[in-house]
Amino acid sequence: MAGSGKTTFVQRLNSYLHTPGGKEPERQRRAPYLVNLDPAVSHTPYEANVDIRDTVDYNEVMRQYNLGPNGGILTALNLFTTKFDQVLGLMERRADEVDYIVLDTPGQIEIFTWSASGAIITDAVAASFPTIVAYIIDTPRTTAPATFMSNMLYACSILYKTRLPFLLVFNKTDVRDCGFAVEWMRDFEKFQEALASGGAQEEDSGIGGYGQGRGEPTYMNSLMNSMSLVLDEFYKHLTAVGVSSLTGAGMDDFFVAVSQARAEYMRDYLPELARLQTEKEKKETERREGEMQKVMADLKLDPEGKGMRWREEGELPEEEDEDEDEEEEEEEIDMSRRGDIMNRAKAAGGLKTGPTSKWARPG
Ligand SMILES: Nc1nc2c(ncn2[C@@H]2O[C@H](COP(=O)(O)OP(=O)(O)OP(=O)(O)O)[C@@H](O)[C@H]2O)c(=O)[nH]1
Repeated sequence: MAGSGKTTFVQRLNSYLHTPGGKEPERQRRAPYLVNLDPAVSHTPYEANVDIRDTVDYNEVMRQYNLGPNGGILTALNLFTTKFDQVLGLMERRADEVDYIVLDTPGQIEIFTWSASGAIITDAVAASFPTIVAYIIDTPRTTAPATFMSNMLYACSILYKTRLPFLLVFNKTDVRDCGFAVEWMRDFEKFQEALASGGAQEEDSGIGGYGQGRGEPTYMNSLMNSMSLVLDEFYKHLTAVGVSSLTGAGMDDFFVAVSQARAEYMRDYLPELARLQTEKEKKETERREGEMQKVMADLKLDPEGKGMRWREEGELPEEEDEDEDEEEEEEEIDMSRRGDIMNRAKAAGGLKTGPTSKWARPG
């Protein structure tokens, strides 16, 4: 979420991984590979290995396309995505030298999670490396039941969109401990008690109860109540860690959770990915075969491939009239039309054009 501390968290990850020690003594910490995907950020407190701002000028995009801030970020990300294969190539080349690749994303959920370019980037990375999504929550701003629930709703939507191992990171614990939020996550009765007692409406007085008395049944309270009953099943099992990007507290726990999530990726996500890949390839083969059949139906081709002719306009592919043989001879395809046929067949994806292919022989 915007302003929850993503960039500061990435900076903290960077400095943590540059510092030896911690709960993983057997493993030498190595500097991470950092990718900034937020074109609108004015300053990153870390030095990114790849920065979208080096490729796309966000202000220029807004000016040229006459867009507002969100449209500008989305368009800049779309433009950058067209080059993402090169970024992936860079990451793959450095994969042996780093343990972690960290991607800092734009905060607006509709710009990254629910955009086509966000999905392309996520899928591309997840297909190449063990990938984990860390959703950063601004803990002090989650003390009102309504903001807590909207964070849970966002988290669930990202989880089910990406289907990747997922970590909830309650940030800014130096300001407010995240114990209350974890309790609300795990025990919906505690959340409902908080709701009934008015929660921490002072934090969000405009949203919590439309200015009514504490705990009074309001439209918002009933909505939160119903949502907790429905969503609780989805979020209560999520892994949650509390950190402070400012002080570095909780980073050891975060990396323990990352190791577990990585194991989960290997165990659950990877086989699913392989299954989806096989399914996709099968569909692609079927599509190509279908296209190829259409091309073959458009052409009348004898089994030897000697005679090819265009079907007459309006002529049905199945129909064989008496003069077929004669017509075939008359309309045997000439060399100048061969290129056209080759292109159509190639577009269907099923044509071999090597010297042994019968298509390559003179008709
Ligand atoms: N007290 C405290 N403040 C923090 C912490 N992490 C971030 N902040 C502050 O929160 C504000 C927002 O932090 P950013 O890192 O810019 O947040 P962001 O999510 O990257 O913001 P967008 O890029 O606008 O979405 C800054 O003023 C940070 O100093 C933390 O752990 N504790």
